[in-house]
Formats: sequence, C-alpha cells, structure tokens
Amino acid sequence: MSNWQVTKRLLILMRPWYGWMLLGTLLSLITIIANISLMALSGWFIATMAMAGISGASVNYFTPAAGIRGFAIARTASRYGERLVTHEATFRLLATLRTWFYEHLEPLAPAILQNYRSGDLLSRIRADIDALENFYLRILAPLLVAAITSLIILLFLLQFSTLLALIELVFLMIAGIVVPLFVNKLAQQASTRQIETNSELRSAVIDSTQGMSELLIYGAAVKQTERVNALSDQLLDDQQHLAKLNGGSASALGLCANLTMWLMLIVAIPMVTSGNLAPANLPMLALFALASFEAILPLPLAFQTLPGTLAAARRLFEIVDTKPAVIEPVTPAVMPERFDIEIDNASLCYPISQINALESISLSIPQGTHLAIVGPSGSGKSTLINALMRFWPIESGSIQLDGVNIEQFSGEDLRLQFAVATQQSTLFNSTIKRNLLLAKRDATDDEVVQACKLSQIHEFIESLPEGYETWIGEAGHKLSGGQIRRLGIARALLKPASVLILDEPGEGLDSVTEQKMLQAISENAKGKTLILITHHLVGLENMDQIVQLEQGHIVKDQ
Ligand SMILES: Nc1ncnc2c1ncn2[C@@H]1O[C@H](COP(=O)(O)OP(=O)(O)OP(=O)(O)O)[C@@H](O)[C@H]1O
Repeated sequence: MSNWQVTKRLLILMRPWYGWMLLGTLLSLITIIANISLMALSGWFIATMAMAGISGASVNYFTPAAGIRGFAIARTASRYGERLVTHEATFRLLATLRTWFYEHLEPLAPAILQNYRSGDLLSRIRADIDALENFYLRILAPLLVAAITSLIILLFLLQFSTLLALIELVFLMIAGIVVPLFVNKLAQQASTRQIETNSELRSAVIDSTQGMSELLIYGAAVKQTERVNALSDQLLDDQQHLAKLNGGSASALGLCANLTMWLMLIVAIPMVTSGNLAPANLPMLALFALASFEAILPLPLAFQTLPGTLAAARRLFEIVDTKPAVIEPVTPAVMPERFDIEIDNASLCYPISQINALESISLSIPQGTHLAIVGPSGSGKSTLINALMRFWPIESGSIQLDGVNIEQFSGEDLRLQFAVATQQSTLFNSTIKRNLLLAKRDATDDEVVQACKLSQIHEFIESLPEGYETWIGEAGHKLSGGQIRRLGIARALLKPASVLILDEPGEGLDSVTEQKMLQAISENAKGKTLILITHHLVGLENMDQIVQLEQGHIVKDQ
C-alpha cells in the first residue's frame, strides 16, 4: 500500500471528527497569528514610543496598547482552546479507531489470529493506534497551520517590499520544506523500525514473564534476557537517532529564523535611511521575522514522525484487510427451534499445518443425543467441535442444523447455542462467581451452586475463606489446573444452551468420581444434546452413541 493510499484511508477514517479537527486547527492558527502580531506590534510600539519621547511628538498609544493586550489575550485564550479541542478530537479519534480495529479483529478469531503473537496484537491495539494520534496532532494540523500562516506572512511583507517577502519566502522554504524533507529521509528507517522493534520487544517481554518458570528450568533465561536487551538497545539507538535529528532540525530552524531577521535588517536599514520605510517599522519587521518561524517549528518533527505513523497505520490496515476464515452471511438465517445436527461428508484441512484433521466425516446427532467422541490424541476430536461452532470453515461437505447449512447462521447466534468446556478453559482475573456468571448473567445462587456441585468443585469453593467471592487472579493462577478445568465445566453447565460439549471433563479425577460426575451431568442434561470428548472409556455406558475417531476418520459409530 503506497504512502498516499495509507494517508487517504486515514483521512477517510477520521471523517466523523473533521469538525473537531478543523476547529482545533483554526484555534492553533489564531494562536500563532496572535503571537506573531503581538511580537511585531510590540516592536513597532516600543520604537514609536521611544522616538516620540526623543522628539517630543504626541502619539496615540491607546490603540496599539489595546492591540497588544488584545493579541496577548487572544493568544492565551486560543492556545487554551486549541489544547482542549485538539485533545478532544484526538481522544475521540483514538476511541473510534480502537472500536473500528476491534470490530475487524473479532471475526478473525481464532483461525487467523493464531498466526499472530499476542504481544504483537497487543502492540497493534495499543501502541499502533496511539501512534495514529500523531497523524492529526503532529502532522496534519501543523502542516495546515504552517501553509496558511506562511501565506499571510508573505502577503504582509509584500506591503513593505518584494525583496523582504522574497527573503522570508526563501528561508521559510528552507525551514519548512528542505529541512523537514531532509529529516524525513534520515528518519525513515529508524522511525519505521521503531514501531516494529517496539512490538517485538513487547512480545519478547510477554514471553519472558509468561514463560519465566520454563526459561529458568531449561536454563534459557540468560539467552532470553540477551534477546530482550538486544531489542531494547535497538529501540534506544533508533530513539537516540531520532532525538538527535530533532535537536539538529530545531537548531537549523533557529538559524533560519535568525538569518532571516539579519538579512531583513540589512535590506530594511537602507530603506529607512532613504525614507522608504518608517523607522518604527524596522524593529517591527525584525521581531516579525523571528516570530514568523513559530508556525514552521513543528514541521521537521511532523516529517520525522510521518514514516512511523504510516508504518503503524499499515500494520493496522493489514489486519483490517485480512479476510476472515469464516465468512458471515449477509442475511443470517433465523436459528431453528430444533437442534438436530447432520454432518455430511465434512472434511477440514488446517491451512498452516496442511493437516487433514477431518476427512469425509458423516454423523447424525439428533437433538437430545448423548454422544461420546473417543479417539487418540490428534485424531480430530477438537477439530470436529471447531467445525460445528464454525470457528474453522470445512473444506467440503456440509454441517446442517435442522436441515439448514450452518454457514447460513450468524456465528454469534450459532455459538450462543453451544456451551463448551475445553481442555484449557480461560478464566478471568475476577472472582469465582463472576467467572461463572459469564455463562448466564442472571443465574441465581442456587443455579451456580448446582453447576459447581455437578462439576465436583463446590466443596473446594466452600472451603475457601471467601467462597464464591474468592479472587482467582490472572488466568486463575491461584487455582490448580484441575480446579480451573472443573470451573470451566461448571460454567458450561450454567449456560442455557442447546448443546453441551465437554472436552476431557474427567481429567484429573479418580475413575469413581469421574463416573459419578459424568452420570450426574448426563442426568442433568436430559433433553439437551451432550457431546463428550474423551480418551478414557469411563462413563460411556450412559451415552446413546459412541463415535471413534482416528486420524480424522470415523472408524466406529455405535
Ligand atoms: N489450529 C490448528 N492449526 C493447525 N493444525 C491444527 C490446529 N489444531 C489442531 N491441528 C492439527 O489437527 C490435528 C487434529 O487435532 P485435534 O486438536 O482436533 O486433535 P484431538 O483429537 O482433539 O487431540 P487431543 O485429544 O490431544 O486434544 C492434529 O494433528 C493437530 O496437529
């Protein structure tokens, strides 16, 4: 995507906030013009008063003094307003961008997102979107203000002399175009790389903290530290390079402003002696020349930030433009009353591993069936569930619900009908109760307790000092793996769904407790479809149907 295309897409995205952005730019323009006018008028006023004092002439000092006060007040008020409005515009913009990005990210889960590292995604959601604030605040607004102010400055100087306007024009062009373009060229690599390095560093730090125990056990902590240090050094080098460029360009602009002032004086002094310029205009022009560069000052930084900002935008558009693995129907079908599942000749191949995880699977699961899917590890049991819930698209064949292909339902509606306890249930950093209520917000305490009793976790919860209100930490790290799994099962049991899917629910339990639990769950799920995925052959006597999978094929259906 070319820089221009990225810029155009950013401008289109920002359309809802054009009003705020324009107002902010206008206030910034007023601030700068008020400041230049204040400096110029002050120079003129001081010189006029000094000369009046020497010559004894009477001067109307009320009007210029009022002008000075007016400009000073305008400068302060508009600066305040500008900060308020530009920040409001930026925050609104960032909020919109975050929602926009998340809306595009969601349909990519889990099939496409598994190609990205979580640290990288986090960087895109946070740092890259934050970097886009530069686009308006540091690039668009300063460019517009600089262009309009330069025009006004040149028109003003033309009133006095073409040569003076020409001097200003040359130096404005050096400071506003040559220096920024030069900075842009020198900053290109570091500014772009900074975005990538930042993301890699974030991923490496997340890996280091999440995998700290493994790194220590396998003696890889030093190597990982070296990697984090190398990335950190790279980031520092780039930031240092950019800081030096920033300092260098600020000095170059200072030099331009001072040279303009001196050259103007050199040209204007003979004009005063020849009577072509009023003496009081000399200090006015000198201060005017100095102040006029204020509008140009942010431009080198704007051009320095531009490559990084466009790189961040590109990273966001890359995700946004990715086609989801599963395409949502334009007009989703209404979910049927009955939930008879019919899988007909379905095959699924994971694109990354190129593994045919399911091959020509045909299976009928009428509503209310209690089905066990057994098979060795890697035989395709979880894949079958992924296909049922449309997390992954099947390559050929069909899966129907009450005679309607599941591709015609919205993914969200479809998944509402499934309650799933996977092998790695994700728990959130909250209380036990809140984690359970995720499945049914308005569940009564009795319902919560009943689900926990069924999944054999109630007694443990009751033994905790704070019971169901116990805070379980990030990803439930205050609980054992088995306890997390039991809570996952309780949560699935609580969800009012048509199909209950339990993946290895007995893992970690002795076979007597496992059998007891499966029997209780099975009785509780009467009338509901229950799919039990397991390696163990425990508790299968309660099942209506048992399907055995091997290398993606059904080898037995009884
Ligand atoms: N997201 C994925 N991307 C690529 N390949 C995958 C993915 N998930 C599973 N596979 C592959 O598909 C095959 C079937 O995996 P699946 O998870 O369905 O097996 P399973 O029977 O559920 O195994 P287990 O009992 O160990 O959970 C495996 O060979 C696995 O490597």
